[in-house]
Amino acid sequence: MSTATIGFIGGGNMAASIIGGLLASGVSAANLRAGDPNSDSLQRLRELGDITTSENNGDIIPGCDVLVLAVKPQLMKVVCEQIAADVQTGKPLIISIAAGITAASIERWLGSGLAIVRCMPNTPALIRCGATGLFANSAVSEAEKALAENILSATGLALWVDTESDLDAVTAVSGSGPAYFFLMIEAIQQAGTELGLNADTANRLALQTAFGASRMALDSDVDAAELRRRVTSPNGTTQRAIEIMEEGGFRTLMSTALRGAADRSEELGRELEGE
Ligand SMILES: NC(=O)C1=CN([C@@H]2O[C@H](COP(=O)(O)OP(=O)(O)OC[C@H]3O[C@@H](n4cnc5c(N)ncnc54)[C@H](OP(=O)(O)O)[C@@H]3O)[C@@H](O)[C@H]2O)C=CC1
Ligand SMILES: O=C(O)[C@@H]1CCC=N1
Repeated sequence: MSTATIGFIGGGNMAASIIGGLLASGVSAANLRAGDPNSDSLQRLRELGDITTSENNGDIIPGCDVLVLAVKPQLMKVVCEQIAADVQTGKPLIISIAAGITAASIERWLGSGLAIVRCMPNTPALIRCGATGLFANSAVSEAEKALAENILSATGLALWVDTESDLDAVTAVSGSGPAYFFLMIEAIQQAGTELGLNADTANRLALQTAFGASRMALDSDVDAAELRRRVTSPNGTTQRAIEIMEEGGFRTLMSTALRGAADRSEELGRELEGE
């Protein structure tokens, strides 16, 4: 369990998910801080645990071993430039969770010589079921890599990727991924009610089925395709549904959608690097 002092710049949805996961993993609230001008966001974080918060980022940076940059990509430049002097004084390990923003851009805005880990977590971090891809710039030592991995793995799966551009694909698969599964759950719930189930029953069946399928796939020694085949009786109900999904272009749609997410990640980096 990490005993490093970890500060968050930006205390919104994703910071709350990571902080919640860290607290649930046993990290002490005394080691967690957050800066955010939005007092409602800070209040929400304090409801997770007795962490130190400030509406002024500069208050929380001195003494931090790790600084997690958790503001929207569009704000990264201005926020980095605001905190650059404090960061250069303390030289904490920087962990950015911002979609698309490259380590080179962060280094340009914060000043050179900093150890920067870029990562792409997801919101199930809150319940320690997150999935994170990580990439380290060349200034990151082995000890700092271990520290970053230790922090993110407290919130779920944490995997290093080979190249920085792989983070665009990670963003498409797992960063945005919870939203695809939530959409699928919404669609199954709606279809269930259209078939005559009451909304509560449709909800509970859809949620438990999503949970059961995911848990079974995680625990299984065969792949998802084989698990799907085991549900699909010849000429039965599943076969009819799956054929309709395949004929409707489900796989192509998913492939195009994830390509869109990855392209947007890369585009965000390019759009904002020159700002
Ligand atoms: N949400 C997700 O599922 C994921 C998000 N990310 C990344 O995480 C980052 C944050 O996203 P998310 O948590 O969804 O966004 P949120 O808008 O929920 O959180 C950002 C927070 O930063 C605050 N903020 C605004 N200006 C400053 C400032 N100058 N200093 C400090 N804080 C400031 C915002 O306040 P206010 O609301 O008043 O603007 C808000 O509370 C993004 O870069 C995103 O790409 C990565 C993985 C998954
Ligand atoms: O939608 C977004 O841009 C962020 C990054 C991944 C999930 N949410």
